[in-house]
Amino acid sequence: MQTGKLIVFAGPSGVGKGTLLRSLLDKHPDLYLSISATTRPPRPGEINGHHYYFVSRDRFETMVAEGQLLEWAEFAGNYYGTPRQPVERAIAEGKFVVLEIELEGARQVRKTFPEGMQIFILPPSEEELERRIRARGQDSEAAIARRLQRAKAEIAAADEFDLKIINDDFDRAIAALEAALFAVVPAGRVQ
Ligand SMILES: Nc1nc2c(ncn2[C@@H]2O[C@H](COP(=O)(O)OP(=O)(O)O)[C@@H](O)[C@H]2O)c(=O)[nH]1
Ligand SMILES: Nc1ncnc2c1ncn2[C@@H]1O[C@H](COP(=O)(O)OP(=O)(O)O)[C@@H](O)[C@H]1O
Repeated sequence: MQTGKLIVFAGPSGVGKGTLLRSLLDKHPDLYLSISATTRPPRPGEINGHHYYFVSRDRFETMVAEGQLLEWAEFAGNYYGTPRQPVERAIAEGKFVVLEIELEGARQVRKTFPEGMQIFILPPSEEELERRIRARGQDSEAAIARRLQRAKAEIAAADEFDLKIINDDFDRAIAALEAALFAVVPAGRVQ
């Protein structure tokens, strides 16, 4: 049986993880992006079951109690977690599975999937990170403050990761990601 790979994609809120991933998935539709469950309310334009599974705190706590999550963490006042079954199935099918998660979740996955690849996306500077979060224009002042505070702690842990990529020039960051992902197995063998 072919075995796929698990790739963890982390980095502070607003660094551009989602934008980089969307671009990578457009170019490489064979990558499988895990859809997380969260108690955060949807942002305008976010679709349940596509961007996240938006669930109540009660539902999330049941998922935790029943062992349905591969990892989970609290971030800026909300729970986030990775549904276990779809990830395990996709890996068993030989796919490259990408988890876009925060630091605590990445640490949990490092224990359960030590063979996974862990990538950390860095901003060119803290000022630019704040500019990007504000430019996105989707978070309240309080949510922005919580994200910036958390960003400092996350950036301080960047050395724990297998690979650090600075998302300054977007195309260069994409090229660095492609080199990291597809150097492992030639693109033709990814399903
Ligand atoms: N541990 C964990 N973190 C997650 C999961 N899904 C998303 N996150 C992280 O939660 C943080 C907040 O995500 P979100 O509210 O979408 O805000 P954004 O990153 O600023 O767009 C980000 O660092 C995400 O990478 C998950 O399933 N598990
Ligand atoms: N290389 C880049 N240069 C300038 N702006 C960027 C770059 N990458 C992403 N952005 C912008 O930064 C903002 C935050 O990106 P997003 O993907 O939502 O971050 P994250 O998913 O890490 O929270 C978006 O407005 C996005 O267009």
